Amino acid sequence: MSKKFPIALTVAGTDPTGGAGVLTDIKAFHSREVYGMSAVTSLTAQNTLGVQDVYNIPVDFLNAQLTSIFDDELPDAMKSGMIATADMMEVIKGFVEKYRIPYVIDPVMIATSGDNLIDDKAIDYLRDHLIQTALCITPNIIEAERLSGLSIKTEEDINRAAKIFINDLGVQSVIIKGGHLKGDAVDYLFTKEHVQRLSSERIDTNHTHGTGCTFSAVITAEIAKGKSLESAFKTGKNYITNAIKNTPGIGKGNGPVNHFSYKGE
Ligand SMILES: Nc1ncnc2c1ncn2[C@@H]1O[C@H](COP(=O)(O)OP(=O)(O)O)[C@@H](O)[C@H]1O
Ligand SMILES: Cc1ncc(COP(=O)(O)OP(=O)(O)O)c(N)n1
Repeated sequence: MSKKFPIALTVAGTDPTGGAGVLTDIKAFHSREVYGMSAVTSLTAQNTLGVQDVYNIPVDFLNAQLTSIFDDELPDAMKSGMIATADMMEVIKGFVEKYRIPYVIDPVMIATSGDNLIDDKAIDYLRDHLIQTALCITPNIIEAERLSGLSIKTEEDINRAAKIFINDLGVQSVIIKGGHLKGDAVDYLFTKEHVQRLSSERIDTNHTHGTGCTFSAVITAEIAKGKSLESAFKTGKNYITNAIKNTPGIGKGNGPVNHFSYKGE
């Protein structure tokens, strides 16, 4: 039987309260009418107040999960989020290269609460070996600073960081997210050929847990449908703006976003 929906895969950690990681990715895929699959890298004990504990899945078992998926059905696109170690990244890189699957990397490093989610060796591997395999990477300001080695405060700094990503690190395209800067929430897509700038009003809320995961999951879902990166970026931006605006108001801290109400493009 031929499949009736596009398929997107997320390779990421879990958040038992459903705000970040695999669970929010699957909600976003579903909301975009894309069939979701997942391979789990780490189990975290976290909530809207912070990360209480992390258990990394043994690398052989990550390999086993990905083998189960790829032996059975080829996803149309995949994304990754939290990948705690360089060993896990090496396994993921092997699958991306073998199956030549469109791949979006959300280079997750630190949770909103300030807790580290991946180790220093993993950050080096990400910068030197993994980001080159992706169609697009989606760093926030802190991640872009860490990977590019620049301090980023202004639009000019963002342009300089993008040049490092594309010219020096060999990345195909990068979306630098401005959620952590002041003023409007402005995100920038850079490819070798052009820059696309999308801006929205900053929403005054602390309910932004899992925004980066959700944004990159929507982009991955749109890529799985065969949409262009530029179009996927627009949908991701519209979706996350609506999702933050209509927060479900869950938890005592930095709450998650809303997956119910966005039906646009
Ligand atoms: N307060 C906010 N108001 C509007 N958009 C926001 C806000 N915070 C984040 N965003 C948007 O959410 C997405 C994720 O951005 P960001 O918070 O920078 O990433 P991360 O969750 O990885 O730290 C981006 O599109 C960003 O512009
Ligand atoms: C398991 C897991 N993955 C990723 C994150 C970080 O999520 P992100 O959307 O990048 O940002 P915040 O939730 O920190 O705003 C996480 N906390 N847990």
